[in-house]
Amino acid sequence: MTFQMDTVRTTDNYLEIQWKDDVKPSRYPYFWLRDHCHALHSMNQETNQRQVDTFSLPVDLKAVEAKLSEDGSTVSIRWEKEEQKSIYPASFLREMATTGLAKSDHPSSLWTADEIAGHLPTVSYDDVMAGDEGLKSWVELIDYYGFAIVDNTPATPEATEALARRITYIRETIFGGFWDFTANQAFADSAYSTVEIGPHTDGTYSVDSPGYQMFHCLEFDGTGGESIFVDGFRVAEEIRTRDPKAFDTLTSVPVPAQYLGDGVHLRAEHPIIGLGRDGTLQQIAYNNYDRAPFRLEDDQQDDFYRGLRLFNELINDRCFQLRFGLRPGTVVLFDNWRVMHARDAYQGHRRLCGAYLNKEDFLSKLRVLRKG
Ligand SMILES: C[N+](C)(C)CCCC[C@H](N)C(=O)O
Ligand SMILES: O=C(O)CCC(=O)C(=O)O
Repeated sequence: MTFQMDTVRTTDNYLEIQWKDDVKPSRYPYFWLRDHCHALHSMNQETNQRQVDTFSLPVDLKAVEAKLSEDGSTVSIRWEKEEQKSIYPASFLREMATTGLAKSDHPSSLWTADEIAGHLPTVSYDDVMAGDEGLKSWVELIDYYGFAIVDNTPATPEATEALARRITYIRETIFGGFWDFTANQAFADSAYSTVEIGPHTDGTYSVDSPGYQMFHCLEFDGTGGESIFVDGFRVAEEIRTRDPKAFDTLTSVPVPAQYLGDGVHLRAEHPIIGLGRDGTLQQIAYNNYDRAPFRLEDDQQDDFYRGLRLFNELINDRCFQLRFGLRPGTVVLFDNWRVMHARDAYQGHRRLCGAYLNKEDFLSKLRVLRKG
């Protein structure tokens, strides 16, 4: 969408722009403007990096003239005490018309098992691999629902890894990069066994928990082992509504987690329900197995266990548990900052491969694909 500027004018302290579609004018302080100049002398056009020296600019600098280009696409500014003019694209000025950091632009559909079971967000392997249109469909579904399935994926680690790399590079962790595992006790973690694992997110012991996780079951010859996925944001909103006190506890207590074994001692703290700067849900970080010992004052300790019990009760309530068996050919990629995963105990042989992706890299790809 292009926004047309109607008039521009300089006042004592700011540039004022009247947009054709807006009733009130936008105002830009002069120092901020000069600091964000898009002209060659102030911004590196290849790297999009600032190259004006912010700290040598006169604090009280003033504009003496503002001019709109013929086609209305840019504004040029002439400054007091400076030869060079500054240039600003209309799109940039429109984007910066309001103060405050951009609201998280993540419309999403929170779900209970019944609400999602009948229509799991699904794309085909061939579409994702064929081009950006299929890839964009996949990442948009994950951003909206917190997970998406890729069906008809060749049941090989190679095809699975290629799928992950369609989005971005793979996140290395103590488990390696792309992993392919069975119940072989390869690491000091229950994933490498056949036991039941309750709903959790991975990497609570990591300062930057893996943003996304991919699973592809390559071989299964046994019983049990059904997978479970829970929309942690839906559970969080349930708690926010049902029990504000518990919500306050779960969003404010930094819970330490640790990975002790395999020659490492990883440790990090996260509130179980993490909020962004604008109070929106940002990250669920929950793994009761990896929660490290910590003490709170007695009354706070009681509140914490009370909140934890409510959280645990809801994530284990079948109404929030989407259950299905991972089978060869069906890949699931889910948001590990939102969707918890779990596994029933199983008997027999089960081979799973997959990978972690960083939150920032997935969102970067989403932005790039949206720009087209
Ligand atoms: C790497 N692979 C996904 C196979 C296993 C990772 C184990 C993750 C651990 N249970 C946690 O909650 O962080
Ligand atoms: O085996 C599974 O289905 C998942 C194991 C698990 O929870 C994990 O790898 O984090």
